[in-house]
Amino acid sequence: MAESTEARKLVYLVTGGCGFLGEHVVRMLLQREPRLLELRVFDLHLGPWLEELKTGPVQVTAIQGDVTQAHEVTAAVAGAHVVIHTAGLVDVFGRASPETIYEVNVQGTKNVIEACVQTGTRFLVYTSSMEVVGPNIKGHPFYRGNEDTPYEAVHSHPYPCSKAQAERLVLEANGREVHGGLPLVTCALRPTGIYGEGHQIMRDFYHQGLRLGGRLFRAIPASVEHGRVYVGNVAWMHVLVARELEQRAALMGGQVYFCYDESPYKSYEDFNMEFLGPCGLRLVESRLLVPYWLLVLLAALNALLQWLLRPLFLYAPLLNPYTLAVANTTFTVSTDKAQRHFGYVPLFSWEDSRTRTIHWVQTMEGSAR
Ligand SMILES: NC(=O)c1ccc[n+]([C@@H]2O[C@H](COP(=O)([O-])OP(=O)(O)OC[C@H]3O[C@@H](n4cnc5c(N)ncnc54)[C@H](O)[C@@H]3O)[C@@H](O)[C@H]2O)c1
Ligand SMILES: C[C@@H](CO)CCC[C@@H](C)[C@H]1CC[C@H]2[C@@H]3[C@H](O)C=C4C[C@@H](O)CC[C@]4(C)[C@H]3CC[C@]12C
Repeated sequence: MAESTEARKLVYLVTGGCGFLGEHVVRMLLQREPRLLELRVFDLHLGPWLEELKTGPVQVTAIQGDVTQAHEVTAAVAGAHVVIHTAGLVDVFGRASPETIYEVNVQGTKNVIEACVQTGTRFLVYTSSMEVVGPNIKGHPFYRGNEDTPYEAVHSHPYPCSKAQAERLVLEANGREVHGGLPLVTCALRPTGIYGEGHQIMRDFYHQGLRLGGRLFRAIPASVEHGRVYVGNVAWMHVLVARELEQRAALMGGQVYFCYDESPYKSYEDFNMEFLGPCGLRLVESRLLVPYWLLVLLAALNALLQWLLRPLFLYAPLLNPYTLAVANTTFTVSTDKAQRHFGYVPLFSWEDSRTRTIHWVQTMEGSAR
């Protein structure tokens, strides 16, 4: 006991620590990083669940703050050994303006980098996204590619553009001298579509299915593969990267890693049915009812309605030209770079990930069970 207290000396900061991924990172750090002395959780909106974490051996400091405010970020970063920057505005539905998305994702990341440089924090882990690579606006498939697979990464939507810009800033900052004279070590993790306990879009699909009498209608051909990764494994990768970055700075600094695990390669909808099926929903084959051209038309109509209704209220359905294109373009990864560079092996098997997610859906408010 005395030994483990003595070993506790590190201060970590998790930005966006109350988000879907951020909460899992926070909990994983508390469970799996024995050297942790203090964990700072920085978010625009603090979750009430943080209170229950404050009774353990690690000092959990909740900081309500905004990454777009440089002084708030600097104050939170000062004295931290490692920053895990997961905060971001995840919006592909047109809820926020492009300016706001840039402000949070790009300027917010700049603020985090500058805070590290000014205060002498040496290790920065950035939560990037598969979207910095693709699918691109040309709809080219990325079939089980890795970090070195050539791909034309061209985007027009503000979300992937902002994530790509922020990732570039983080990688370029690797090696910059921080206060005290030592070099900053950075790297970026690129999750594919994350799923698991707390996933808002899974929640939306589930409730939509309940409203439609327990049915969801297939819109995407089963042959289109969409990469998915369990949130617990993404969190575990963050913890491992943060832990190994100091020892393996020369190898890992400035690198990008796709997040992967044993989740099967399936279409977005078939994958969701792995969890929603056991919770009582079924996927109706509707190719004859809704041909693809009609979906394209509906998506365009949704975009038009969003624009027309904006002065009155926010109309932001799941289906729009961008989400349809992402869901309808194969994008899957197959790589072992994280294992080679920092010994990553998924913590949760596919069976565990599936069981945990099903259990979460079943206990959701308004669930069929
Ligand atoms: N969900 C996915 O499938 C997915 C996939 C790849 C990458 N990512 C990335 O992972 C990260 C986390 O995503 P998530 O799905 O958990 O989203 P989320 O919206 O659940 O979490 C983001 C968190 O950031 C916080 N935040 C937003 N703006 C902020 C600001 N100005 N200042 C401080 N905090 C702010 C939010 O309050 C929220 O708690 C993001 O950077 C996202 O781009 C997500
Ligand atoms: C056409 C609809 C019929 O059912 C299905 C629409 C599904 C879309 C809403 C989602 C399909 C793919 C998702 C994205 C993907 O998983 C990866 C992402 C990267 C991440 O950084 C942010 C979230 C997202 C863009 C994710 C958003 C929702 C989808 C577009």
